[in-house]
Amino acid sequence: MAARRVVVFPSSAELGPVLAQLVTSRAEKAITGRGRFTLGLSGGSLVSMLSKELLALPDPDCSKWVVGFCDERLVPFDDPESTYGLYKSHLFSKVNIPDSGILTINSSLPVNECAEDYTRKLKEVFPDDDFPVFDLLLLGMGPDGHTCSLFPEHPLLEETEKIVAPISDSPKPPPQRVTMTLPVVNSARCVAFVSTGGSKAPVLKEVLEGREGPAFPAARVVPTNGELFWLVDDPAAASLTIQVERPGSGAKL
Ligand SMILES: O=C(O)[C@H](O)[C@@H](O)[C@H](O)[C@H](O)COP(=O)(O)O
Repeated sequence: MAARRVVVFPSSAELGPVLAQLVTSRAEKAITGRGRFTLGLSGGSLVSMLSKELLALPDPDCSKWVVGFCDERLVPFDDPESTYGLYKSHLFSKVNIPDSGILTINSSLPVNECAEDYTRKLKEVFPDDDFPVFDLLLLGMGPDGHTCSLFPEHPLLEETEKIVAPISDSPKPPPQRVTMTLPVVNSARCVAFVSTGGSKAPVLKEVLEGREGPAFPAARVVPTNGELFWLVDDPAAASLTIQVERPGSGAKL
């Protein structure tokens, strides 16, 4: 495991451009080395931040990107809760990611079949890997410590074989979702959490500094061979006592 880097910015306005720099630098490295860039996306506030920052780049070229979802809500794509639907309107419709490079769930399937179908799609894209090795996964964390659709004390946290798992009792609505499992998340070359706002301060401290009781799902994200970044703002970092990085503007990760 590479060292975990906790990088703190005054606000999301300063964090955003550095997130875009991280994405483009890992994309460039992946495309140079392997001819494509595999990226896993999450929902929540990341959708608008990432879309805004990527579209602010002078000439984003996403023609060699393959994009999947770290988790997805089982709702039709035109439902406002659909993570794919949000990315489509905010980002995919405005950049040149080929349609064949966007790995969507089939939202018309029942949840178990949907997870199997999405597993097949990932296996096609990563035929040589037991667990898909994404170049970069972008994750969020809920105030309960969940990440992807991996919720505290849920049996899915112990999954060791599946690539994608169905969940039909998500404590956060909508209840039916599919999610990457921890073995996939921890196989990535680089994982970056983006977490902002004061509501995250108590849980961020317990995730990064430890707690009594079972580790939160977000704390179980420890890539085996990959990099791990926590990109946070001052309000989210308010309770931390560990050493953090505070880069100036224009920082490169
Ligand atoms: O599927 C979901 O319900 C959301 O995508 C969720 O998992 C989100 O990623 C976190 O709650 C962090 O969200 P924020 O970054 O908006 O706080």
